[in-house]
Amino acid sequence: MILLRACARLPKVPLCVCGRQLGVLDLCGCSCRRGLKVTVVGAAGGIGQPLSLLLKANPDIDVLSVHDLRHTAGVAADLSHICTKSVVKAFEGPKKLKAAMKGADIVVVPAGLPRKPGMARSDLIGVNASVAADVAIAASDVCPGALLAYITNPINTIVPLAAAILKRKGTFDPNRLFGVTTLDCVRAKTFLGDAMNVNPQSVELPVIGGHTGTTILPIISQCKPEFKGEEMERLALVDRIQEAGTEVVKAKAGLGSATLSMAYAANQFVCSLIKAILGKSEEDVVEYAYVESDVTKVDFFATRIKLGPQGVMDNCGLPEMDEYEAAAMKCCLVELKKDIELGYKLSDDFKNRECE
Ligand SMILES: NC(=O)C1=CN([C@@H]2O[C@H](COP(=O)(O)OP(=O)(O)OC[C@H]3O[C@@H](n4cnc5c(N)ncnc54)[C@H](O)[C@@H]3O)[C@@H](O)[C@H]2O)C=CC1
Ligand SMILES: O=C([O-])CC(=O)C(=O)O
Repeated sequence: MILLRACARLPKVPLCVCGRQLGVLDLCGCSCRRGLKVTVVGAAGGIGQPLSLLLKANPDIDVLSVHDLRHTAGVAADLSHICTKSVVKAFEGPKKLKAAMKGADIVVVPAGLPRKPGMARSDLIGVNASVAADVAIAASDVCPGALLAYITNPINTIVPLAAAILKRKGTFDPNRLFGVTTLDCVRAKTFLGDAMNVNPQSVELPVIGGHTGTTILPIISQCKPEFKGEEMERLALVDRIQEAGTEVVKAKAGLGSATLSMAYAANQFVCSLIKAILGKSEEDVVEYAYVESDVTKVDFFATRIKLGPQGVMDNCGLPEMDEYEAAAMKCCLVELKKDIELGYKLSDDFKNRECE
């Protein structure tokens, strides 16, 4: 992704990102990378606003493009007063989606309906499939090389749906499409850290599968430091991690689902994508994410992945599991298969839109 081309800021500020002054039609001749552009779709929402704030603080972003159906002018004006280098650009409404995403390196999508008490994530598919489809179509048209990260629920179904659309548009790259499951990892670290009375940041454990109830599989047998609690305590921890989203939905009592912890998690994931794109990190850049893979018999599964400039560089596959976890994995695969097939089926509803 090293491109020598007109600086992203050229029309307004004729300076290359390296600081060299450019003529009006000049090309950046300094062999520095062009500006890094991140687009947030759903940026005025409960997740979108704090996520955009965290991204505005990232010194590696040059252009932060914020899109939503409404209210992005205010969000962008507010963010733009923060003294970091990125330029914030606001886009509103479905007609401006492509402009918002044009040339993006990363598109992160916290757009769509959240749950209310009593709802399952799968109840959101009716509305959210359409939102996710529009983003996939726009990505194909204006930023086919972008890393595309969906937060929109139900992740298990939304990501296969987007993949099917990208495949029909001829722009699918399995290494560039992600369902963000980072919040499950963040929660697992927190709850295990509390249970073992250690700093959650020092806890590492795999959380694999998908992003609903029993498809969220925390692999506590591989936790570091080792979890030495009783079986009942372990089962309670698994249950809490699987139901953590519902815990927040209930506590918010009709005002939505997790937003702040999700923004934290999504920022962690996007920061890793940025590190991988820029190739700055000495260490491997690793995250867990729901991606297309052949590590199980279902097409999409969240595992540990190594990230590079082109997205997934290596899928680390399945962790070791004990008997209990291996049995839970079988149930998870049955659920996931249904969710994935639904995504493929629903993708057909958007065939007309793909040709517009
Ligand atoms: N993957 C995960 O771990 C998590 C996923 N979520 C999901 O994230 C999504 C967003 O949640 P919240 O931010 O709490 O909801 P929210 O309702 O506060 O914000 C969603 C935003 O998306 C915008 N939007 C809707 N349709 C759009 C479209 N076609 N184009 C652009 N923007 C559009 C809305 O105007 C709104 O500002 C939900 O589907 C929720 O279930 C939430 C938490 C965790
Ligand atoms: O539970 C929800 O609806 C939102 C979500 O995915 C989570 O918090 O894990």
